[in-house]
Amino acid sequence: MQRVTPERYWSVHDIAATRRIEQRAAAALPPHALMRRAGLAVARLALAVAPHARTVWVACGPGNNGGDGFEAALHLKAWGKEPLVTQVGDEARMPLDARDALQRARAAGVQFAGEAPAQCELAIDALLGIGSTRPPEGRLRDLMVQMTARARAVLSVDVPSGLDADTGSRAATVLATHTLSLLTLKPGLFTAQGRDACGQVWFDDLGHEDIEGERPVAQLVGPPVPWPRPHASHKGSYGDVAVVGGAPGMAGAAVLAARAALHHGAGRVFVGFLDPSAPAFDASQPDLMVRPLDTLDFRDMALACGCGGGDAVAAVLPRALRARALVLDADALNAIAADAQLQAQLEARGRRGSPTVLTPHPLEAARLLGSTTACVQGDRLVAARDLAQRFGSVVVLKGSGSVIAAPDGRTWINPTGNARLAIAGTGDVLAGMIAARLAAGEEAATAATAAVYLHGLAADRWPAGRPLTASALASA
Ligand SMILES: NC(=O)C1=CN([C@@H]2O[C@H](COP(=O)(O)OP(=O)(O)OC[C@H]3O[C@@H](n4cnc5c(N)ncnc54)[C@H](O)[C@@H]3O)[C@@H](O)[C@H]2O)[C@@H](O)CC1
Ligand SMILES: Nc1ncnc2c1ncn2[C@@H]1O[C@H](COP(=O)(O)OP(=O)(O)O)[C@@H](O)[C@H]1O
Ligand SMILES: [K+]
Repeated sequence: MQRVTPERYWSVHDIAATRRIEQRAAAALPPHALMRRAGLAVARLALAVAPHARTVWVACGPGNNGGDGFEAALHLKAWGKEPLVTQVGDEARMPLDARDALQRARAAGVQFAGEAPAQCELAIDALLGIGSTRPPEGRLRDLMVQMTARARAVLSVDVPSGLDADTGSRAATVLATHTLSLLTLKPGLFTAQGRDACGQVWFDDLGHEDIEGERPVAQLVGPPVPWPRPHASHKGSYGDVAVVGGAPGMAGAAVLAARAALHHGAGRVFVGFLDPSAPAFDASQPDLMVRPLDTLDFRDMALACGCGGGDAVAAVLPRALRARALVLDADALNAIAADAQLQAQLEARGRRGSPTVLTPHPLEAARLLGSTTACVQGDRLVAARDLAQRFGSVVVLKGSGSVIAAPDGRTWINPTGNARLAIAGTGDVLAGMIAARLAAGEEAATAATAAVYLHGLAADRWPAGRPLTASALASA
């Protein structure tokens, strides 16, 4: 069993692949052995999470997720705890593995109760796993609510009940403090509502390491390879970044992106403001070179375009789309969403293979897809992939568990970052960081995954007593 941390890359498999892996794993073992291993792993983690708990409430649902719960209960009983099992569902309709586990728990003298205890130190949530197909209602839903309210710690088996393991979307879900994912890690644990529902994620492969032949649906991003900066290098070795944005009233957005590019190691950073009355000089960051827009030649540059771009950015986009490398953010994306000709130009850029990264938040993604924010958030992996394929670009769909998709289908989910980033300007900082990496010649997907990871990590490591602002983040 391993604790899932952002210190390495992890493979993530969807429900369909997990089912196939489960079938192969079960077929290679004696009957019921896989579920017994699952229950033992759950019981071990329960003991580690709440070593001093006497009563452990185990809420078991109608399927095999419930079976894992019965197995866990019988181990806890054998180890001197007092597991109290609440069972939902008709025994006669249970899958065979789960029915076997229920009978074993009864035979071991585990106590069953119709109601949840008023209070408990630890609850094991074995109500629904990857078979959760519809919004929970009635007794099932009541137990989910009680679990979150009455237990000091909640350990969810495989998936917090109610969460869609593929998408991380949900109507209602248990809010766990720990989740033990079995056989595979599932994408929904790490994006959309998943991160709030899961708490700390753990992984156990149940002794089945043979998952070859099942392509992961995504990778959780791990630490980037450190950037070499040889002694025999000069500013030209790290490339030029230009930032175009800062329409009237939004100059700060362009400055944030430019400062972030500078602090992320770009050789030289230029700023072209869309507001003609913007200052010609950033006194607190004199390293930035502010230039009239029409004097900047983007063809040898990595351009971050759109930060605070307003409506004015549309006029620059035909020229911007010829940049050597390009990050399109915010209003640049909105302008493209509203203009079929710009869309065609972006698609052509993708066909030429010019490095391009789009960094939409969910509403910007919805505009580009002609859909709704709810639809994008309902399946973030699919939305990011659709955009990547359509525009031949790397796409960073921002928000909790940012999804990064490349046009060739490679997909990542970022495990770093937190809601302290939910403030104006942090997206501009990200765009500048990606542009700095593109300027140095990094491949677009590598640049995007590395920047997203480091941007989130900076927020995770931010001192508790220090306010996180976008400008502080830009120079972190
Ligand atoms: N078969 C095995 O050997 C193993 C199974 N495993 C466990 O099995 C789980 C998957 O088991 P299942 O496929 O049985 O699926 P679940 O146990 O997640 O639930 C499926 C059952 O719940 C019902 N259900 C779904 N949504 C509902 C709702 N909203 N309200 C009421 N009932 C609802 C379904 O009709 C079905 O009866 C995994 O998540 C994992 O915990 C693991 O133990 C690995 C081994
Ligand atoms: N709750 C959250 N958890 C993790 N990251 C978040 C969260 N909210 C926002 N972020 C990150 O903060 C940044 C915000 O970007 P964006 O919405 O474009 O803001 P702005 O345009 O004001 O800069 C993105 O990188 C996003 O992924
Ligand atoms: K569960």
